[in-house]
Amino acid sequence: MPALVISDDSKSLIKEKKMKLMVQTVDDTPSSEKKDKKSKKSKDSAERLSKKDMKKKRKAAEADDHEDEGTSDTSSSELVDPDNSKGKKVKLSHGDEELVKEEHPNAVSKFRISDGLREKLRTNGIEYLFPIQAMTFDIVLDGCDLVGRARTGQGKTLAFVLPILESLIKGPARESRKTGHGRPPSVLVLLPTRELASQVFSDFEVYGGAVGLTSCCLYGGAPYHPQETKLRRGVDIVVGTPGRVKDHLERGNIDFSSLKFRVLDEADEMLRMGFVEDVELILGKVEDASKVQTLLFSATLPHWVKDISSRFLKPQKKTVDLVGNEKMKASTSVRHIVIPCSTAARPQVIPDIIRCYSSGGRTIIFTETKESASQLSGTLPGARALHGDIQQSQREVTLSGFRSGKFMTLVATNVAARGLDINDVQLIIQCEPPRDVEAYIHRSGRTGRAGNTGVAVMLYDPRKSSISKIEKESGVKFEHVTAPQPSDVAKAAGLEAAESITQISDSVVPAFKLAAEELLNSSGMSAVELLAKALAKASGYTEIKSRSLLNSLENHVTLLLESGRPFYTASYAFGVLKRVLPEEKVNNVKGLTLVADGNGAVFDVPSEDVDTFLTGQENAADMSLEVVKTLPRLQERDPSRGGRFFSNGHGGFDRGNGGRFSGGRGGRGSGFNGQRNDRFSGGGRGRGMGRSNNRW
Ligand SMILES: Nc1ncnc2c1ncn2[C@@H]1O[C@H](COP(=O)(O)OP(=O)(O)OP(=O)(O)O)[C@@H](O)[C@H]1O
Repeated sequence: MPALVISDDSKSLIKEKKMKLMVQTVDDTPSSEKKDKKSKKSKDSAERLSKKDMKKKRKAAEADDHEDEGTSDTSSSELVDPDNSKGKKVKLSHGDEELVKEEHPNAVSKFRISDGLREKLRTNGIEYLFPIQAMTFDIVLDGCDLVGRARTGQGKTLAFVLPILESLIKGPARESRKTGHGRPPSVLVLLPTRELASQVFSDFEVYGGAVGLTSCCLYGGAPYHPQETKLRRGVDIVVGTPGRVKDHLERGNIDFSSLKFRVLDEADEMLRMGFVEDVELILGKVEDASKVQTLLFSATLPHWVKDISSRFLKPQKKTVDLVGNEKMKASTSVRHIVIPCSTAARPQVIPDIIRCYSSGGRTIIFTETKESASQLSGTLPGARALHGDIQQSQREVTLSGFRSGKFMTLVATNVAARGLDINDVQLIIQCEPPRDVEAYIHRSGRTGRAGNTGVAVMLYDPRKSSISKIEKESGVKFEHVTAPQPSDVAKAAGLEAAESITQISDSVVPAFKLAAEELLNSSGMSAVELLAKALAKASGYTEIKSRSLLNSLENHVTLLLESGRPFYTASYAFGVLKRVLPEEKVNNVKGLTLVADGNGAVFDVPSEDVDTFLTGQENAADMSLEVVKTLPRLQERDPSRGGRFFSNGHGGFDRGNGGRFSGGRGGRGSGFNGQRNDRFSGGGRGRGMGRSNNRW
């Protein structure tokens, strides 16, 4: 398979305008060295291929690239259409047309992938490479260091697994790699969390195992002995978290002197978590760094990571960046929604959000702290918690139960934010805006993977948190909706119950008919009304509460206060209310927030107080109060201005009647995903994780 050549001369970005795809060669080589290098160039295997080949490859990726146009769903479904099966019509000699299936431009058969590996890919339903894999395969196989970036769920794992394995079995690393009992590893892959290490390890087990290579997984919280035994017997690939890998190094259990590959997956997170020193120490254990290939992957590469990468990667490293300068950094196959909701209302609102937006699939809820993850999972039926304070063995049981569908809602801290690839996660709920945009991108990226669609809902308290920063930095255009109204949820439940009733066998009718007739005759209600009650009962409803638009509080109503002149502060609005209403009623007001144009304020009051407020306005000529049907644009807290408020710039809220009419299930019934269900989990390391670890 011809390699994709990216000339070192093309120091600047090679832009594919149409693809909006960025392939970048970062060449830090000093210019004096460059001249020498130029003469060597023809010998370099990476450079051996013609420009035509390169063009062809990039066209292939273009055909696949679902980043095109930023948000297009059609293109994302093209990405995963397993056989791109439209095919091509050809004219037969007798004039008829026949549909001839064209091979996918990135079909596995077009790459230098050995039979054993190809067969394994086929059995796992992988027939062609995704763009990040196609764009980087030859670069890695031909021996270059690489920085790879693609949005979440785009297949970055196989982008390094496949060329590394190929290099070890047939490529450049084959000759010099150590074999036999007690061999030192040829590959080291470092990841920030135990769960992720386990996941990547199982990819190496599956694909490496198919070509006779062995792997082991090293992470904290698990006993040392089995890990030591495996290392002593000899392995080809070591996957692990930096802390435990370092511990094994210090105990003299691993010898990294013969490494051929070092991979930093989710590199930015690993470095952010305070692993820089561990990572540096580990990477420094190779005998001759010039003989080792280093690969760095993530969906987010803040600038400071790029700086750090130049310490670990060779100056001639290549960069394949499928996000580049595009505005949208988060997944384009995910619906990004924000809902105003107070902390107190979360336990009531979240089940309704799940009902409306999860399409019956799995949901992951992210909280900021371990404590709130435990608390919330306790209040949600059938939910389990996953965070750093839970024992490793239990974390593994929990994640495996979630993967296999034993329970459908996982409440997690950021320990589950990165890299986890779990089949059929349809909905992500973030209980509040995360501290940084990277967390938003990775958390929301647990859905909408491999071209499937998904929904990411972020709850926020307009008085306390700002979503504008995340919106600006991620490039996401949030849909602003209010929490689903219990009446809407009940209607949806009623339709489901009605459908299930039609499926009940006629044979049960005689047994219940007498009771039904008696009820109809004695109740004084119509058959429809009685049936409605029966449907309510069948779907678990005995009453339907109202929910305020502002804070999503049950049995509260949102009111809009105006006084004909601007409100500069919330206390001014309180002052206006206190002039005409009893103080104890004003004290019950919840979440008072100024509206964006500054001409009013919205707040919630208990349903039983609404009349008092509406009649109270009659005591003052210059004020008006009304129940709002649609939440107006709000001023948002601006943390950078010491808590002052500013307009959040979106155009009001839609009624959150849920995702029954949108989102939908994934477009691709991934054969491979299905196989990953029973993977076990690993976890974040107990020490050295910096500030963030205390929280998650
Ligand atoms: N070529 C392919 N064909 C079909 N499915 C694939 C292909 N490559 C990867 N996948 C599947 O796509 C899913 C996402 O892959 P992966 O977990 O590697 O994404 P990622 O880019 O690393 O995401 P994240 O940034 O969230 O870590 C996995 O279920 C994987 O099996």
